[in-house]
Amino acid sequence: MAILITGGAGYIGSHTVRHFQQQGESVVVYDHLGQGHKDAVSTDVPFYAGDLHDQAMLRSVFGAHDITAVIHFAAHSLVGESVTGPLRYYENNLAGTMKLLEVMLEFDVKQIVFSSTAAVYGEPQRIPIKEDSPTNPTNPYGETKLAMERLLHWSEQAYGIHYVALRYFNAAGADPDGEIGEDHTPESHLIPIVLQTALGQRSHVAIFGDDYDTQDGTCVRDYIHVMDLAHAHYLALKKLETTAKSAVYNLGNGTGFSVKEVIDMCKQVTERTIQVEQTARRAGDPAVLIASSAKATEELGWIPQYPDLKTIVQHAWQWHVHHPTGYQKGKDTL
Ligand SMILES: NC(=O)c1ccc[n+]([C@@H]2O[C@H](COP(=O)([O-])OP(=O)(O)OC[C@H]3O[C@@H](n4cnc5c(N)ncnc54)[C@H](O)[C@@H]3O)[C@@H](O)[C@H]2O)c1
Ligand SMILES: O=c1ccn([C@@H]2O[C@H](COP(=O)(O)OP(=O)(O)O[C@H]3O[C@H](CO)[C@H](O)[C@H](O)[C@H]3O)[C@@H](O)[C@H]2O)c(=O)[nH]1
Repeated sequence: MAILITGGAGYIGSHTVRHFQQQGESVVVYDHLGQGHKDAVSTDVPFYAGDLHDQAMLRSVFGAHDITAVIHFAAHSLVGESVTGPLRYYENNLAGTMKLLEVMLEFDVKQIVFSSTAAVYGEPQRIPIKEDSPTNPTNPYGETKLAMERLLHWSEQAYGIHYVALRYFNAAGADPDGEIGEDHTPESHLIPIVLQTALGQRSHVAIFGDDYDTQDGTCVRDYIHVMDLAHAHYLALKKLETTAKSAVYNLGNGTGFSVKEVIDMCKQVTERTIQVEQTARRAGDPAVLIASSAKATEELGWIPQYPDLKTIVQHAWQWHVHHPTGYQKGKDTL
């Protein structure tokens, strides 16, 4: 018996694989490595370099490992890219999930925990954001994730598939052990970009807009440690196993930090100079996204272990300092 982890070679997926192993669970990783890294997955975990659309390969994996549940991370997740290429996003995120669900049904697997996002809310009407807030995505990426949630809702009615949708806010940090971390190509996330600048790999950090209605004019986000996200997946799966009850949960710390505050924290942690440049707003960025995760705390017993931004940045910095080229030795492009 094993749990299938799609996208398990990616950033959040690889941390979750590690966490599940530490909890004594058997896991199998399925990832086409379009973005992830095989070296992010321990060699004692069965690994398949397959695409969600390849149902023959999915079937062989389900058949070989007696899969009992799926944790589904595999998706494209860059907001800007989704605006210019919506078809690619619907094809991978929504159609890819349909292919996966079909194979799950063939093998009578009826439990799935999957990565949703704060992007399903769009521009929030109230802060902190609760799960019953209106969902009005402002980009195709968020739309595909909302469509995946709806697909699962209807799949529960029709086929009895039970699901937990975890709406992460901004994943950040790295495993405190320092062995795995964040390595996207190209990198678009704020904290790794700031730390790469501290390392001298970039000349400066571009601050996307300083005219938002926030305390210092820059966007405010709720940064959540990747290991706390990993543990939430574990708790969500345990809850599904015991209650067979579908649910949606926000995952954040409930505290917002502006882009400038994040950069200041990175300066404090790294003790390096970090040049910044003020640029125009990035399309589709809401001013403030802060989660209420009270529901996850009450129903899953989820309490973040690393809630403070300093620890999150310290763990990310430890990864970047010791792996300046990420997983790829000799990588020279960022
Ligand atoms: N990083 C964040 O802050 C954040 C926030 C909210 C939600 N999410 C969601 O969490 C999930 C993981 O995010 P991440 O930052 O770890 O991303 P990531 O890109 O590092 O990981 C995704 C993994 O899925 C794989 N993949 C993508 N499409 C695939 C396919 N068709 N078949 C097989 N493998 C495929 C990629 O190779 C990659 O390893 C994504 O679904 C993302 O939308 C991320
Ligand atoms: O070089 C940069 C990069 C980012 N930012 C700003 O920093 C903040 C955080 O940006 P990220 O790109 O790190 O994260 P996002 O908030 O855009 O997106 C993240 O959280 C979203 C949910 O809120 C989605 O799920 C998405 O997949 C995930 O990457 C934003 O205000 C962004 O404009 C900059 O100013 N400069």
